[in-house]
Amino acid sequence: MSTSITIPRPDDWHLHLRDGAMLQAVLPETARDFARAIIMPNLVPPVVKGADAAAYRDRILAALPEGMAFEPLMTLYLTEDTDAEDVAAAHASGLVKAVKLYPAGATTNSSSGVTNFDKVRPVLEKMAEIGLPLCTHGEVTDHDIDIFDREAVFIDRVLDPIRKATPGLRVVMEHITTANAADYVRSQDKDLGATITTHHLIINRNHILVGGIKPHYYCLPVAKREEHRIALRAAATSGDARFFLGTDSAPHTDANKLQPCGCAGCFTATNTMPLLAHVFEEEGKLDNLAKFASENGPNFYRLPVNEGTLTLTKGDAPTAFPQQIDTQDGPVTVFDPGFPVHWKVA
Ligand SMILES: NC(=O)N[C@@H](CC(=O)O)C(=O)O
Ligand SMILES: [Zn+2]
Ligand SMILES: [Zn+2]
Repeated sequence: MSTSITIPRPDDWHLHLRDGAMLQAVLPETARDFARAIIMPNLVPPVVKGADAAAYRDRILAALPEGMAFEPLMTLYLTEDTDAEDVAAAHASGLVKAVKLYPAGATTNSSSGVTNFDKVRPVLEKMAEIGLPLCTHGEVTDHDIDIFDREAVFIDRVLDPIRKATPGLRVVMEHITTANAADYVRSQDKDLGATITTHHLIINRNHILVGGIKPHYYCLPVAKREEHRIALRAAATSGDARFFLGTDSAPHTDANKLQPCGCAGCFTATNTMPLLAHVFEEEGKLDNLAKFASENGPNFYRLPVNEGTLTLTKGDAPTAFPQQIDTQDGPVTVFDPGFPVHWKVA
């Protein structure tokens, strides 16, 4: 018995493509299934100015294999020195679709992020005026806050005050991992959306820690308790327009993951769509997969839904996904859901 589902071609509203050899290796993994993606700016050095984003966009398009179509939607990395006029010009030209807020030190390559939020007020006010969304890595970095509480505390101490002080600012809470975040989104107006990753619909913190430490399940924000995973599944599969797919596919070489101090990030670009079909079917919500992966995101970003389609089919045999992809920097392990998945992209 086999089943199939056809949806408008999906987009990824939170993606790490890196640069150089890594970009070359991971870009086809996304471009194969996705029409567009919001490209994270946390390179070393970060993508801060409009000119940096234009140059990075050119490098991405140059790395795209012949015959593949893909549109990178560029973002700027917000620093305390970001110039509001440069942001406005990059938005007006159509180049930049969002600005990314990293609290300094919160995650991979975030050392140029924001410590004093008062310093970025002029930029946030300009963004509210021109309707340019702010994407947030929503975790505080205070040493006295437990890592499992850092998202919930960010909402109370940083996000809610910023939104109250900046009426009209459109915000995407990126890669939410808690019921607290999903509830906060639902309690607010349409100027607030949230992305949810594939892996946070599949793993909880036990997957990382029980039976030995599993570095390939370690990402930030770190996966939380099972009750939070259940809440994220409810939000993602609900069809609610404020929740949409951002895979946060974040490639690191195995050499960098399998360390005494290993990098944070799960690489899910290769198998995200089949995994999502599995999750949505399990929840009895396959009909809402198109909303989550293809419609809610463009609607929030005020872009058209893609005209092409993607078909997923379910077969009798489990799909064999590659365990790793090769890069010139070394292998990158593909996220393993830990159960057989029968869906594949047709
Ligand atoms: N999610 C992660 O664990 N890592 C991301 C950064 C981020 O999105 O926080 C990365 O760039 O590797
Ligand atoms: Zn992040
Ligand atoms: Zn990310």
